[in-house]
Formats: sequence, structure tokens, C-alpha cells
Amino acid sequence: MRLLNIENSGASDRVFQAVSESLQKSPFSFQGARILSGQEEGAFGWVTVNYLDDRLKQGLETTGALDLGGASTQISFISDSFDGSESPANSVAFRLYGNDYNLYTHSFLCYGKDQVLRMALAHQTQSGPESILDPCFHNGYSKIKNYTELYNSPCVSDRKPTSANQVFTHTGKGNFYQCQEVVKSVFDVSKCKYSQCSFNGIFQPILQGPFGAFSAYYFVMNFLNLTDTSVPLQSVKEALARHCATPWDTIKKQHPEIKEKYLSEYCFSGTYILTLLTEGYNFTAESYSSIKFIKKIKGSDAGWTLGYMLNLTNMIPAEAPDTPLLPHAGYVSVVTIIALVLFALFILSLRPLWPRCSQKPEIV
Ligand SMILES: Nc1nc2c(ncn2[C@@H]2O[C@H](COP(=O)(O)OP(=O)(O)OP(=O)(O)O)[C@@H](O)[C@H]2O)c(=O)[nH]1
Repeated sequence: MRLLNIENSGASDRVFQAVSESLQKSPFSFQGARILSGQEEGAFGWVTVNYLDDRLKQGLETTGALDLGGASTQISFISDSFDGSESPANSVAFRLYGNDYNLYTHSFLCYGKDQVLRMALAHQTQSGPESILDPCFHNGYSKIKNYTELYNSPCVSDRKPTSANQVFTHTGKGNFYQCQEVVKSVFDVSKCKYSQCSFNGIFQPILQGPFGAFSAYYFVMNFLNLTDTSVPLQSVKEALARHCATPWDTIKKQHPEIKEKYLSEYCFSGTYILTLLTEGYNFTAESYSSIKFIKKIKGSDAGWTLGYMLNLTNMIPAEAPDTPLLPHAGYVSVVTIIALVLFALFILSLRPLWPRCSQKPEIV
């Protein structure tokens, strides 16, 4: 919706009109619909992960959140080296359960896996050729693709080649290492006006984990059987290289139940994920093991939606609830002891009225 709003705000308004009309007729208390900002998407994903892990209530060290969508990607984490001053646009302040958090968050529009695929194809079709041999697709893969469709996104529209070709043949050659070079071309790491950056001149403080990586991070790494981050990064790359080098016919035979479009893109998407993490966000072979690829936490989907709902309904208090000085059982014991003491004092206060049965009988 953020991309559509850039490309055609009238169309985006009409989507919201239709959504609003439909939801107003539903039994829900409809509060309005709007486009979530990238910063909100990142921050609420972080709230979801840490809320479900019970880290906020207990004031424990928090988990960073890595979200990969189709159009955008977000990174959000608490870093001791970040107080918000160097790049206020990347700072979101929260007070939750009596603890203050200064969250670093950034959303990269156009860096979701579908838009990055367009950028990688744009990189390879700059001169408007009739065919390309793409290392990110399997050997034996071949599809005719339309230039107008490929460049129909604000992420690539300004790069549309001027050549006369309407279509190109997209052929795969299945080489992970060459694919990595293509993917690297979408990251500009040449400029940084801050003390340190991720890519495209965006400030990023020192990484501080652990991290939870969800949405398409999970879909892709789960398909590739690479969710175990205790496996050394080099071995992960080798496994992905083997997948990319597998011929397209073999891949299709191995996974007849999976849609061809998804199936054909796992080599590219896996390469993008590893390149984004290492070249983009600067995870090292060591810090890679601090990432957990997750789909659900305690039965709930990791993603921005739960965090957004918790915020909207004020379900996470800013202050920790007042904790009683004593637990309930303690109060019962104290009240019982006080009652017994008062009863004893009452009995003693009646002492003058007690019968004098202890006097010795008179001897006649
Ligand atoms: N392999 C696989 N991919 C999926 C599945 N569901 C969604 N995807 C893809 O994963 C990516 C992310 O999907 P979503 O999380 O729905 O993306 P989104 O929230 O629309 O993304 P943004 O708009 O960028 O925030 C997209 O490229 C989807 O096509 C699935 O079940 N399996």
C-alpha cells in the first residue's frame, strides 16, 4: 500500500474507501483504516515478539525483530550504543510496564523480497536485452517475461530500458556465488554520514541481539531447511549453493506440491536473506547464531499486527501495576495474628472480674 500510494495515490484512496465501506458493515467496532508507516511496522513487530516472550513485563533483555515482507523489510532492536540523538528518525521511545525503551528501528521500502527481485532483474536488464542468464534461478528454468510488468513499480520504474524489446527470456544458470554478486548490487554501502551505517546511508547502531527473524525470513529458510543458526554460516552458504545448483526439473520433481512461482524463487530469496543480513545489516559469522528464524511464539504469529492491537487497546500499561507489599497469604497471616493478640488482650482486661478460686479455704 505504501508503494501504491507513491505510484497512484488515487488508487490507494479507492482501496481504503472500499475497505472502510466493507468494515463499517461488519459487526466490529470499526475505528478507521490507514497505511501503517514503515517505522510503526518495525516497532510493533518488536513489541509483538517481546510481549509474547514475556520480556516486557519482567523487564528482561529484549529480542531484536527482523521482518521481511514482499515490498519492505524492517530491523528493530535496543542497543546500549543508541540513545536516539544521532538519528532521531530511527528512534521510537516506549514506556512499558514501568521501563523506558529507546528502540532503534528502520524500514527499507523496496527491500522486501519481491521488490528486490525486481531490482536484481533490473540490474541484469539495464540494456534491454532479449534474454538474460540469471545465476539466481535454477539451470533449466526459462520463462518469457514482460518489460512493462517488471518495471511497473516505483522501486525500478526510473530504470526502465529504452530499447524496443517488449519481452525478454529469463533463463536460469543456478550459481549462488554469482547470484550473491547480483544481489550485492542492490546495496549501496559507499556513503555514510553517521558514525556507522547499514546500507543506503542509513544509520544503524552496533547490533545487539538476540534477534527473531519472521515472515518471509521464516518461509524461505524453513523451505531450505536452514532455520538452525547453530550451523556455521559457511555451511549454510554451501547448502544454499547446492540448492541453487540443482536443476529446475529436479527441484520441481522434489516438490510437486509447491507453486512453481514460489519454488523458482527460493534460491534468489535465500541468497537475498544471507546477503541482507551480512552485507546489509553487518551480521558476522559469529553474530549470525544470535538470530532465530521464527513463525509463531506461543501459538501466535510473529508480526506487527498483535503489537499494533496491544498498543491501540492500551493493553500494555506504561507503568508496572502496583505490587502489594505482601502476597495474599501474608496478609491473611498478619490479620490472624493481630486478631489473636487482640483477643488475648481482651481476655486479660477482664482479669479483675475473674472468680478468686485460688484463695485458700478458711480453717475453722
Ligand atoms: N514461501 C512462502 N512465501 C510466502 C507465504 N506467504 C507469503 N509469502 C511471501 O512472503 C513475502 C512476505 O509476505 P507478507 O508477510 O504477507 O508480506 P507483506 O506483509 O505484504 O509485506 P510488506 O507489504 O512488504 O510489509 C511475500 O513475498 C509473499 O509472497 C508462504 O506461505 N510461503
